[in-house]
Amino acid sequence: MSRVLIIDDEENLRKLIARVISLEGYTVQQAATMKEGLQVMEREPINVVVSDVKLPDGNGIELTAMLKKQYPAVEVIVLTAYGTIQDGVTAIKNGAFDYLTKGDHQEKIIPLLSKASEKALLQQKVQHLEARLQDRFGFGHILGQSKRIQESIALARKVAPTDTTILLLGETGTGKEIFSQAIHYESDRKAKPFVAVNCSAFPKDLLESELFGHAEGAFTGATKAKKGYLEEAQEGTLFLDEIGEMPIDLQAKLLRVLETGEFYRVGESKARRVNVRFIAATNRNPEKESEAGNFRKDLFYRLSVFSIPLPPLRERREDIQALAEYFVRQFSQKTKKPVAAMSPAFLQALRVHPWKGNIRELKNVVERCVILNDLNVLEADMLPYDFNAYDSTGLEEGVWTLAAAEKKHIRQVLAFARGNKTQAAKLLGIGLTTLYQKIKDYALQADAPEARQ
Ligand SMILES: Nc1ncnc2c1ncn2[C@@H]1O[C@H](COP(=O)(O)OP(=O)(O)OP(=O)(O)O)[C@@H](O)[C@H]1O
Repeated sequence: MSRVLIIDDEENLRKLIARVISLEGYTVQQAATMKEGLQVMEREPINVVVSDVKLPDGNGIELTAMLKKQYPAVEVIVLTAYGTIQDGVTAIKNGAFDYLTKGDHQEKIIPLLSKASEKALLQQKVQHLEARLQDRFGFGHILGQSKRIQESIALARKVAPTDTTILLLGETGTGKEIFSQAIHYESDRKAKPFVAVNCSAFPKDLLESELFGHAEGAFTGATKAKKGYLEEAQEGTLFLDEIGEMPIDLQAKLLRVLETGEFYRVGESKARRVNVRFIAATNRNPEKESEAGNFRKDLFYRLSVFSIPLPPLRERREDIQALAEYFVRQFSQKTKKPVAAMSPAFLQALRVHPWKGNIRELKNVVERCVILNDLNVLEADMLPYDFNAYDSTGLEEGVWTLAAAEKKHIRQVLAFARGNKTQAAKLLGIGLTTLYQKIKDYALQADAPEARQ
């Protein structure tokens, strides 16, 4: 049941209305002036306001405009004096749900209030859902404190509320799709559709009809006319992922939509119009692709009016730990396991990994470890083979070489033999002179100060 606020300085009338309304089960608040009314609004979750037009410190018509601006989900009913219909009409223009003339309000107020509160509650629900969508898909859930990602987020936030076409540039798994969603959910188009199309997912001919739609009988199998993704995204946002994979003749048609909003469904000769905001993404270098003739230059220039680079994970290693912690929590919840800690060796291995698949790869690796983990700590040996194949002491160059593995092995054997080189050489199956040579070559003396004769 909704909460109602009555604002009227005529105490008897206000109390009477309050009684009638509360008998119907509504929770009622009262105020004698506009100021008092606004104070109640700040304090209480009101759904419907019933206000007199004439108030000691203002009037209900102006109040309506103020309330609708500040609390768009709240509905307002104004009470007008007999013979002042114009006031009611102006109030409706200002956003009031309806007006009631004093005198005949007794029998009309309850049905009107019931309709207004139904609308207000529905609007409140929509607002709540929109806020949840924004929480789920907005910039808030794009993690990263590094300068690089913060710069990308700042650029995206700035351009989000505009209608500008955006080009997101980044390797696979760097977050191009979640950025495009966040841009949509922080724009005025958030209540309209967000449609994502992966251009590499369709063969050439199919991509055109999927994107632009087709007429009935346009090709074999087109038994019914069909809207394309472009029309599905009407008034919303269309995210074109892997734009670099789009066939060149289709790129020309896309450019036309970008510039004029006009397009043709396959098999139709009548142009149609759409109002769509475009976000494109590619993991290729569009400049190079257009030089090579795989990407139309005019489309490239049109798209790159506002491009946002998304950094690869290996260029923002300082974010790895926080991202990993976030994914551990996420997958622990999903698999109903207690949230595991990450051992220092595990974290170190994550920090030095090349992350060719970027955040998607990190997410998958963490998911796998959380599933495999039976203890409360994630250990380095749970990581896939390529993580443990090299020394994870922070070296990046040359970690894949056989020499790196040999160095690591010798160091471990020396440590096992507590620095006794004769014993270590025996364990390694090599001569003492060879071991000395290798210790020298790999500068192990300095690395392993514990090593002694
Ligand atoms: N900064 C981030 N914070 C949290 N999660 C992220 C972040 N960036 C990416 N992710 C997650 O990583 C995964 C990959 O992101 P996304 O699909 O947006 O990447 P992409 O660049 O579009 O990849 P592709 O080019 O392969 O389509 C998703 O599950 C996404 O939720």
